Amino acid sequence: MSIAVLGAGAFGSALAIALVRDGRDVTLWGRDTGAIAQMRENRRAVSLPDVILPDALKVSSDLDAACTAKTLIIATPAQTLPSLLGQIRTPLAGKPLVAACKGLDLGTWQGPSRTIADAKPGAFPLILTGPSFAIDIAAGLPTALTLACADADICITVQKQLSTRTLRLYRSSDPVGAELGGALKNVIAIACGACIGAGLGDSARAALMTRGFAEMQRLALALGAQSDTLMGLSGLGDLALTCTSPQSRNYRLGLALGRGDVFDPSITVEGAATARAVTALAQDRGIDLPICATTAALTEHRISITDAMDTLLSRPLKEE
Ligand SMILES: NC(=O)C1=CN([C@@H]2O[C@H](COP(=O)(O)OP(=O)(O)OC[C@H]3O[C@@H](n4cnc5c(N)ncnc54)[C@H](O)[C@@H]3O)[C@@H](O)[C@H]2O)C=CC1
Ligand SMILES: O=C(CO)COP(=O)(O)O
Repeated sequence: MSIAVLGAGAFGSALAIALVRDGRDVTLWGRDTGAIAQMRENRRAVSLPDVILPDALKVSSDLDAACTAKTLIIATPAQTLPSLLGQIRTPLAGKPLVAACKGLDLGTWQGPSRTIADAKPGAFPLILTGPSFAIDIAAGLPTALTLACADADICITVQKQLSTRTLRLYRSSDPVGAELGGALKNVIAIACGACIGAGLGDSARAALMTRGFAEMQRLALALGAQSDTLMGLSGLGDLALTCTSPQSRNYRLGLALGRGDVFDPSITVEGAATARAVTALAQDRGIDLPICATTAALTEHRISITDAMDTLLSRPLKEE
C-alpha cells in the first residue's frame, strides 16, 4: 500500500526514510520545487543533510500526484495545516490522513484531528505523536509512538502499515488526548528551557514538568480526552523527552529566553503559537493554566523571566 508524506522537513524526511527502508512504497512531497529537485539530485534531505535518502524513496513536488497514495502523512508545522489541506484537490474520502504535526491552530484553537475532519469530511483523521526526534528515526534508532484514531479498524490497518522493525506504534482510540499531549508538552518544554537558561535549577524544572503535566491533564479532560492517554507516550513520554533534551527546539527556545539570547525565528518551534492558542482557549473555557499562560507571555516578550518566576511563585497556596 502506497504512502505519501507531505512535508519534506526534518520529520517528514525522517518518517519517509524509515518507512522506505522497511520496504514501503513511499513518496516524500515538498512544496519547494528547487529544494525537491536538489534532494532528488543529491539524495540528501535538506533538513537532515547527514542522512542519505534510500534509492527507493520517491521525492516529488507534485501535490496532486502524491495525494493519490493510499495513506497520507502530514508532517508540516501545525499552523500550516489548514492551508495545506485547502490546496489538496484530490478526493480524500475513505483515506487515512495521519497528522504528525504537534500544535493547536491559532485561529480556531483546534488540534489536527478536528481541522482535518472539518476540511476533508469523509477522510479518516489519525494522530501520530510521541517522543521522537527526527534524527533518531532517520538513524533507525528504536522509537515508540502513539497512533490514535476514532475508528478502530482504520487504526489497526495504519498501525501495521507504519510500524517498522525500529518504529513501534501503539494504538489509541483517543485522538483528542493524543494531539493535546503532543501540542501541550511543547509549551511546557519552553518553560523548562527558560528555567534552566535562567539558572533556576533542576529542582525548579522538575516542579514545572509536574505542574505542567497537571495543566495538560486538566485541559485535556475538559476537552473530552481520556486521562490514560496523557499518561502514555503522547503525553508523559514526550514531555519527559522534550523538557530535558537540548535537541528539542522548543526547549532550546526556552533556554535562549532564559539566558536573554536571540533565537533564530526561522526554526520551527510549535510551542510558541500553541502557548497563545491554549491560553486563549483556556481563558474562554474558564480553565486555570498558569504555566501555559506565563509561557505565552514570555515568548511574546510581554514579561521578563523574573516576572514569570514571580507570577508562578506568588499564586495562592493550594492542595496538590
Ligand atoms: N523534528 C522533529 O524531531 C519532530 C517534529 N515533529 C513535528 O513535525 C512537524 C514538522 O516539523 P519539522 O519537520 O521538524 O519542521 P521543519 O522546519 O524541519 O520542516 C517543516 C517543513 O514544512 C514545510 N512547510 C512549511 N509550511 C508549509 C506549507 N504551508 N505547505 C507545505 N509545506 C510547508 C517546510 O518547507 C519544511 O519543509 C511539527 O509539527 C513538529 O512538531 C514531530 C516529532 C518530531
Ligand atoms: O516533538 C519532538 C520530540 O518528540 C520534537 O521536539 P522539538 O519540536 O521541540 O524539536
